[in-house]
Amino acid sequence: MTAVGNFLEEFADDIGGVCLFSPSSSMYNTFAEADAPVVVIGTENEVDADVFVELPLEFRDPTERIRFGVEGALGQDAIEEEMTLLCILGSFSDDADTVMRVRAGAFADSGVYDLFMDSRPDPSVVRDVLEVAVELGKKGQKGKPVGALFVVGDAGKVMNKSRPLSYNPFEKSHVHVGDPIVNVMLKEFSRLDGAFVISDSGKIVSAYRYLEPSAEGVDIPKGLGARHMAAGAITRDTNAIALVLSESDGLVRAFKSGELILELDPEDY
Ligand SMILES: Nc1ncnc2c1ncn2[C@@H]1O[C@H](COP(=O)(O)OP(=O)(O)OP(=O)(O)O)[C@@H](O)[C@H]1O
Ligand SMILES: [Mn+2]
Repeated sequence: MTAVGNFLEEFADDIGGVCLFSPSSSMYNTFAEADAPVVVIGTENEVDADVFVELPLEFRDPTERIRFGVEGALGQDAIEEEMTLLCILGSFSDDADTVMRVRAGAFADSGVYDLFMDSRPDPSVVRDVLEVAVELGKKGQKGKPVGALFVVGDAGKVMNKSRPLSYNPFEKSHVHVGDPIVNVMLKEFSRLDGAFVISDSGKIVSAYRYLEPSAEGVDIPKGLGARHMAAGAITRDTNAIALVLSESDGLVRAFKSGELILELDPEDY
């Protein structure tokens, strides 16, 4: 099978670095002596690798895992943007079964890594809220496009900088994002105005909040309206992050420290 051998040789010809996703120790040892940088990426550093990027969660989608891991590795200066990387991972099981070639620079500065790892709320809470926003964006509400605003983390301060538009259906309840019933509730209540407020640990604190942060110094792209402005501003005024589903263009955006750091189309997610 020289054709296969030749193909693989060419495939790996210009590789500048290797990313091993949750490798076995024998896999890691095989690469440890390589003359290119080797980065181990996973939820835990089980092989005691020198260069390790932590994933906040085990992304099931291999492309998401790679995007996140490579961006984290760039952030640690373990690799460089010009490098072509060989990524080895298990897509169908824990065993390595997938090899991908990616250009590191393709993942620079998307903001996803920072959004999860260096934010106040728990990474799994951010993921769960992002999933709700993406699902709402895909399906809409009874087929119609719907908008929604989720403010996650630093809930006490967020409550102080907002007021109720209606009675709070989550008053005295102890429900968390990620509970299946809660996703249904969030989707249902997103038909009405205002923002959801969610705590660092994922407790739904309130629905229907009208945010009144100071908008001073907030610089969000022109053309976005009041919902996006309020989202950006609350993340400058508090340590919360905000996730917005736009009713008008269908995109999901994340804001942190008053800035837009992530923009994705639910249809591609
Ligand atoms: N300060 C605020 N706090 C909470 N919700 C707000 C605030 N401002 C606007 N909204 C919500 O956003 C909705 C849409 O407002 P607007 O069209 O101005 O925002 P937008 O940024 O253009 O969002 P979209 O892209 O979804 O239209 C309002 O009906 C309201 O529910
Ligand atoms: Mn609008």
